[in-house]
Amino acid sequence: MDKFVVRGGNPLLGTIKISGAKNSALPCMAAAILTADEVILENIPQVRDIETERKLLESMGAEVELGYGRAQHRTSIKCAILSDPVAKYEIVKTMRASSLVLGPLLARTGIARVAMPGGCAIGGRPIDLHIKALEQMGAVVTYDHGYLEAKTDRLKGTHIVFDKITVTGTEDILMAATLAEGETILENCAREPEVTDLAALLIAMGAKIEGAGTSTIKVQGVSSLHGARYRINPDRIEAGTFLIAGAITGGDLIVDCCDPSHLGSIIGKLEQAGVRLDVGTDNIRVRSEGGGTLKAVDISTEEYPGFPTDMQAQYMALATQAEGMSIVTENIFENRFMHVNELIRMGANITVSGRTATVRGRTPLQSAAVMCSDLRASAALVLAALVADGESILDRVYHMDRGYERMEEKLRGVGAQIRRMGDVFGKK
Ligand SMILES: CC(=O)N[C@H]1[C@@H](OP(=O)(O)OP(=O)(O)OC[C@H]2O[C@@H](n3ccc(=O)[nH]c3=O)[C@H](O)[C@@H]2O)O[C@H](CO)[C@@H](O)[C@@H]1O
Ligand SMILES: C=C(OP(=O)(O)O)C(=O)O
Repeated sequence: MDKFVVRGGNPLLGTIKISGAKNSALPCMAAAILTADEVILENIPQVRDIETERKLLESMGAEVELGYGRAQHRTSIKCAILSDPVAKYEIVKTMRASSLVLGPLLARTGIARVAMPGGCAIGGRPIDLHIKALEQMGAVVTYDHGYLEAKTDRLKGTHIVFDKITVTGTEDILMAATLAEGETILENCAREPEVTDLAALLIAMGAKIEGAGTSTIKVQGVSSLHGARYRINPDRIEAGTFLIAGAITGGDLIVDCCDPSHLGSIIGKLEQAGVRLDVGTDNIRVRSEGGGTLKAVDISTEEYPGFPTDMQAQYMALATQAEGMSIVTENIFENRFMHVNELIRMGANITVSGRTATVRGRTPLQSAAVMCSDLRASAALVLAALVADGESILDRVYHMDRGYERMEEKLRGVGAQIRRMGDVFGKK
């Protein structure tokens, strides 16, 4: 199992480029199920979840080509024949976003068999709201040995109000509605930029959608969709993670090829914390003197445009280096504090009560052997290790590889001492 070896103490200096958003790329790849034509996606990040999604689509009969060389971030998907419309448990258990194939499979083939996702390290990951919406659209859903099977002659447009805001739920039903008969009105939708990204691809494929990015989306169903070429937006969570890397190390870093308009809540909190940010059109320069100059700021995770749960762990690493008490409240997932005990092992002063963590800073961090428990917890541990005294060893970095493209190479490029154990090119 790969490990990261990180020696703390270097300020990050230079320019770091942001990859395409994993959480846009995954639903966009699933959207290719909706047509027999070729869908070409550009700016696809090279991360493990994309490879998993490729396997998932191929297991159903799709032809998927991941580019290489100069075209390494381009993917072509052709779902001319979907011989086996099943999302198998072996794949779903490694990637919850696999449930995104449910809506498109059902809309295109009239049948979908998808393993129930179960929970994961950050909490329960139910898909009851996806199922309820599909039933409202006329699907018949049954359960069989850990799988749900949905069938329909053709989905029917209807009026759906999500009981709770769900990102992949909104995306799944949006895709289903594109091929439904008549109009579907979706209310209480997620407004995340990834939903807007998906809608833009669907529109390029011939879908009739209004209101993506707002809480009400209207879809006029069409009888078929066609192929398209589409460029995925930059990853706002990767960008936010590197902004914190610049801030925590007392660096001077340009986070390039990002979309600052998607980063409002993160920019706001970092500025309150005393970090200097120069916001350009597609880049942000982050400057800080590091620990000692950072101020404690409370954060509370919310749906977009609020502070993202996917940045909570990384922000907590920063809070350990801020003067004063920061209250971190996690409102989206019930168990997303797995990084806390590892940060405490590195010297952080953090107490957790229910959904709230209290971070008392500033504490010097010590290097340690630590364990990554999920994707963003891993990122938080890298950030902590970048300012710890000595060499930290991060185990189970396969969690990181799910969603960060060449994290260690990008950080090394701006002066961090980080290598993957066993990576001969990275050894110093
Ligand atoms: C691939 C992808 O895009 N993943 C993102 C997506 O996950 P994901 O789409 O799975 O998260 P949701 O927005 O669906 O979950 C939000 C909340 O709703 C609950 N819920 C969700 C669906 C449902 O049917 N029933 C239900 O109760 C969840 O348990 C959670 O408490 O949004 C999350 C919240 O921004 C992010 O952390 C993930 O990175
Ligand atoms: C939680 C995440 O992803 P997923 O929903 O795929 O688990 C994430 O990207 O932080």
